[in-house]
Amino acid sequence: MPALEVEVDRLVAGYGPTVILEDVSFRVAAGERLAILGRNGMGKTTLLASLMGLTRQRSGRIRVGQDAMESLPTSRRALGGLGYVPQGRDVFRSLTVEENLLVGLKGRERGAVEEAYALFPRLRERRRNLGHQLSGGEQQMLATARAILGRPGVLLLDEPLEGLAPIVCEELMTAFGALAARGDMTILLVEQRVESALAFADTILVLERGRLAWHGRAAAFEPSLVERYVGVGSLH
Ligand SMILES: Nc1ncnc2c1ncn2[C@@H]1O[C@H](COP(=O)(O)OP(=O)(O)OP(=O)(O)O)[C@@H](O)[C@H]1O
Repeated sequence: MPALEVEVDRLVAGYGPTVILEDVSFRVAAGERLAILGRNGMGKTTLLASLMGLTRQRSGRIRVGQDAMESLPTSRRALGGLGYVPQGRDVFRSLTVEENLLVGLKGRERGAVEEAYALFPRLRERRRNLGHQLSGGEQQMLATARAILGRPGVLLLDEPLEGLAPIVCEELMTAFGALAARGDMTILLVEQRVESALAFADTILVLERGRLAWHGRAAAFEPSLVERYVGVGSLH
């Protein structure tokens, strides 16, 4: 699948009776790298979950490529090109690395797992290990690799660096950069590590209390904006 454009128009969504996202609108071009920033609890995870159909949507539209997604169930959104790596690295703990990857193939031939090993050579070394035997960084690699084997046109990454050592973060960001450089995926990255997010992204979107507070080129996201929207000291 080629990289797909994403358009969100006046999205209102939340959980049960609670509205979290209010009137959020933005567009991400096909192949663009967007980082979604904001302090804790501002709605970043809720936004990615809403794109996947995992929240209660009240109103608004979500278009991915040519397809209107807002009334489709999660499984259809995945088939329509959305790949999701949720916060907390959802790997199958009692399956091996290779078995986890096979689950991600969605009907592609078995040899396609080589794509995952090319991107994350560490996973090849660990192919016979069980999910629960992996480090946090390796679990993140596995969760990401499993998602990309389904060849999504849009990849949603929710705080992939959370809790990882700096050297592992660097390794992951390098792999995400290589993925983006292939040009066959639009990437939406939620990340608290602002420096990594800014180095990766073409554009930045900031959420504040469920509303879009800033959206523009990463190069224009000055330190004063980082302080204002993400917190003093986030760049260190
Ligand atoms: N399942 C849920 N049911 C009810 N409220 C929820 C649920 N998940 C999150 N919330 C609330 O929605 C708001 C936004 O949370 P969300 O996780 O989207 O923020 P976030 O910006 O991703 O923050 P973080 O960086 O802490 O993950 C918070 O007030 C949170 O308490």
